[in-house]
Amino acid sequence: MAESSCMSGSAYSGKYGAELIETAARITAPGKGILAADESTGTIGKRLSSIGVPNEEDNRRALRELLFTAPGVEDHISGVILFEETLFQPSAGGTPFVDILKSKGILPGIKVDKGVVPLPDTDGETTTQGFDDLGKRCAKYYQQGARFAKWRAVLKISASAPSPLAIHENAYGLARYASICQENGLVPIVEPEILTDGTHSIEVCAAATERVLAATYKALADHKVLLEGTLLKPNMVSAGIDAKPASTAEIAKLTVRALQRTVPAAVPGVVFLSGGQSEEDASVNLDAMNKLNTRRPWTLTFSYGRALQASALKAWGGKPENVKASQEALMVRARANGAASMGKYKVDANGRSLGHTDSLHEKDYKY
Ligand SMILES: O=P(O)(O)OC[C@H]1O[C@](O)(COP(=O)(O)O)[C@@H](O)[C@@H]1O
Repeated sequence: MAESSCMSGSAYSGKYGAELIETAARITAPGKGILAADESTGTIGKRLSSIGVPNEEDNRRALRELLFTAPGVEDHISGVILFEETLFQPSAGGTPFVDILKSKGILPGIKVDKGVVPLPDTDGETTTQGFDDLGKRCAKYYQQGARFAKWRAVLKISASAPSPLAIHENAYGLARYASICQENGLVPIVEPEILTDGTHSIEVCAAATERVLAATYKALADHKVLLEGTLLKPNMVSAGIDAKPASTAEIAKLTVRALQRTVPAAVPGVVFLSGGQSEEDASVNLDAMNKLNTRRPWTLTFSYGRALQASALKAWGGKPENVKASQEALMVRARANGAASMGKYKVDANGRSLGHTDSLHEKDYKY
């Protein structure tokens, strides 16, 4: 593969450089973003139990199938993050999900972390596990059709957190993961999520986000990760869930400012997590960032789980006769986020457009 000019000077020595850059560009195509459907078996169990559906393989398959086959989903979704079960699973009709996605021009991605474990002697801080056999697993996932990966590091804000230890440990974990992915042809989504739990102000979240991102990019540089072949999946900067909420304008301004201060222009895209915001807030806040009159060298788009799926899940309720209504609910959010990723979401004078304003926050959201 021809070496791209973006790669000269980079220490990345793997064989996938040009492909990684192309994959990242496809994911961040204008007006598109990522559907995060990679809930681990425990997390999807919580989602299914909220609609009274047992956490069984056929039900997980039915939910994922309705999402991936929603008519027109490919107009706004460029990539779907899958849990390992789904990457190797066929639809009810026997077609592998990977083939269904590929036939729509959607790139399959894979969650490769194995959840978090506590860091002893911290205020409940964690590190992410999953390094054993990671290279072998990435090679197998690539073989199966995955072209990007996700690893979620979880940080929190308290009087002593995020601690220097948690910041360091999670930054170097993300960087090591990113390096292993790139050796195996997968674009790493680097996800250092700072939870919204707490009573802190938006300024405190901004400062913590800047510290975490600065450490993350130092670690990625130390690991010689090809930044042009990565994506960042951060939290938006906001006040703690138990504090006075910040305005959309503040969230947009402080989030973009945190990125400007820490994320190199070589990174092609920032794909935000929704982090328990309502579906509508996740769209409105993304839209506001893209409407700011400021320097923005990266694409700002979405990689939402709850904020794309919540109303679709409710509309489905586990009943085959509701599949169409559920797919329509998904498309409402997919269209909204596609528009927001270009700063073209139409909101009213109150900054609102559609319903879907229920908070999706879960306390201390880990696994
Ligand atoms: O806890 P799990 O099962 O790993 O899931 C974490 C979820 O968080 C995400 O990283 C972000 O999801 P949200 O947009 O709902 O915050 C998803 O990709 C993933 O499904």
